[in-house]
Amino acid sequence: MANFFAGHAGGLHGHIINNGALAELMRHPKAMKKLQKELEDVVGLERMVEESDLEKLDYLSMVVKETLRLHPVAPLLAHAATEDCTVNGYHIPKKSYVIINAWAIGRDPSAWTDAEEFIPERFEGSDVDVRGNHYQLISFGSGRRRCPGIQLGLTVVQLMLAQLVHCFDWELPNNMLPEELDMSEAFGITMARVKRLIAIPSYRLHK
Ligand code: HEM
Repeated sequence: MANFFAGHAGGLHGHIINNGALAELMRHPKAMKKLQKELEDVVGLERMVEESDLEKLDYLSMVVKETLRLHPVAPLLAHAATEDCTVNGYHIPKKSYVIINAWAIGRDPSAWTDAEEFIPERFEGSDVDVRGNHYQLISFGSGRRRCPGIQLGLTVVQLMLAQLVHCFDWELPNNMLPEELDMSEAFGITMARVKRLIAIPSYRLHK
């Protein structure tokens, strides 16, 4: 638990952006270009993206959702049953510890087409959000113990990712090909990349 809250305090946004979104975008150059194009259309290249731009950046929001689906910050959610209940025919006595595998739910092939693939477009025209209303995507948990920092968390992640992708082009080192990027993660209370992402930025704004 200490890890979980330490992650919340500091490293969480960095984890989602560096380990998840930026790495996925570098592995999927078409998605990277599409996001840069959206940012160019909405913001231009003469200024940096600001928080007030976020509501117009639909593809950015899809990229963040898809990242949270594949790379949840908290893969396992730990809860306790406050009363006897039955889930899918299983009797769960009061006071049982219940561990919910959000990582597996995000990759469940019965809930997601091409579940292992990074496809932000899957959220186009879909009402599935990350706020705990849709049980196939519980990046912030659900119910009364869901994350109270959802709005702040989403805003920070979207703004930081938008600025990184808008201000810079990103390259892999040593002529590494996108498909060679190792996305292995170490499973735990929080998820971390097995191999650190090394990415080389070059500035692309006019100012
Ligand atoms: C994108 C960023 C974030 C993600 C993905 C995230 C995710 C989560 C998850 C999965 C839980 C567990 C929910 C459950 O057990 O059902 C949680 C709990 C919590 N989060 Fe976050 N969080 C984020 C940002 C934040 C921020 C910015 C704050 C505070 C400013 C925050 C404060 C908390 C607190 C206090 C809890 C415990 C809630 C409780 O047990 O009742 N989180 N978060």
